[in-house]
Amino acid sequence: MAWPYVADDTSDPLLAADAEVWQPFTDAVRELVDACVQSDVDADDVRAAQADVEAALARLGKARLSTTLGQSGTVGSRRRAWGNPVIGVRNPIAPPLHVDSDPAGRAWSDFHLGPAYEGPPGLVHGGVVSLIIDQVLGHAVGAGRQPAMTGTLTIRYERGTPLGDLRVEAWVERREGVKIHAGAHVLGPDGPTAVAEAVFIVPRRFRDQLSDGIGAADQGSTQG
Ligand SMILES: CCCCCCCC/C=C\CCCCCCCC(=O)SCCNC(=O)CCNC(=O)[C@H](O)C(C)(C)COP(=O)(O)OP(=O)(O)OC[C@H]1O[C@@H](n2cnc3c(N)ncnc32)[C@H](O)[C@@H]1OP(=O)(O)O
Repeated sequence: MAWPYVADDTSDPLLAADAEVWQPFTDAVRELVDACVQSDVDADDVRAAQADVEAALARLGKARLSTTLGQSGTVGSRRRAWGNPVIGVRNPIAPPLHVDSDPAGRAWSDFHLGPAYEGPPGLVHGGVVSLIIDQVLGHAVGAGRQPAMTGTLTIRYERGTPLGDLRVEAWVERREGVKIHAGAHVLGPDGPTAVAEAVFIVPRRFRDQLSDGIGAADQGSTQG
């Protein structure tokens, strides 16, 4: 089927050069977020840092994209995921995760969550756990190159997920027509902390284009 995004004709070297500029900047902003929740300096330093940040904002605000990275056809599909809140090269709220996947419909990532993601004391916010599970499930489903969206996501929080080093794994369990059933879990130092079941749906608008059935290797991926 035809994938609905405009092909990105930016050359690989140009794309890499752009990523080389934005990635270190984004990493610095992520450290700024961490400092925002963890720094213990006095009020004068906070006010001085605020002025520094406002100066940076004035500089960055000189030009602005006219659409989001995800929507932009001119920016192109290869930069589409740069704004993603879990994996985005240009999104400092992304931990970020590097997600691996295989065509059999498995996806996994080892990642780290610091204090900016805290919910209960010392533990990851449940919504953040859900965010990460949803994303990595998307990669597992997308590894089969299917245009599918999360229809239902059920999470059982077995125990608190400690801040720190974690792993997430997701897998496609079975396909029933337009429905793709998948599972996932987050692993902490003492085993699974959250276990998920999900149903992904090939949206109606893509079904007419599915001439060769669900799961064929030449279909588009939901992944950025
Ligand atoms: C293909 C598009 C790709 C988009 C572009 C992606 C770019 C990606 C970029 C970067 C990487 C992203 C990485 C992934 C991120 C994680 C994934 C997300 O977070 S996705 C966002 C959250 N999800 C939504 O916003 C869905 C909102 N809901 C809908 O759009 C619709 O309700 C939808 C598509 C889920 C279903 O709508 P219908 O009209 O296509 O479905 P009907 O024809 O009524 O039903 C078909 C079958 O599915 C079942 N069904 C329908 N809705 C269901 C649901 N919500 N849960 C379970 N089953 C459902 C029905 O019972 C029916 O089953 P029976 O054939 O009768 O057996």
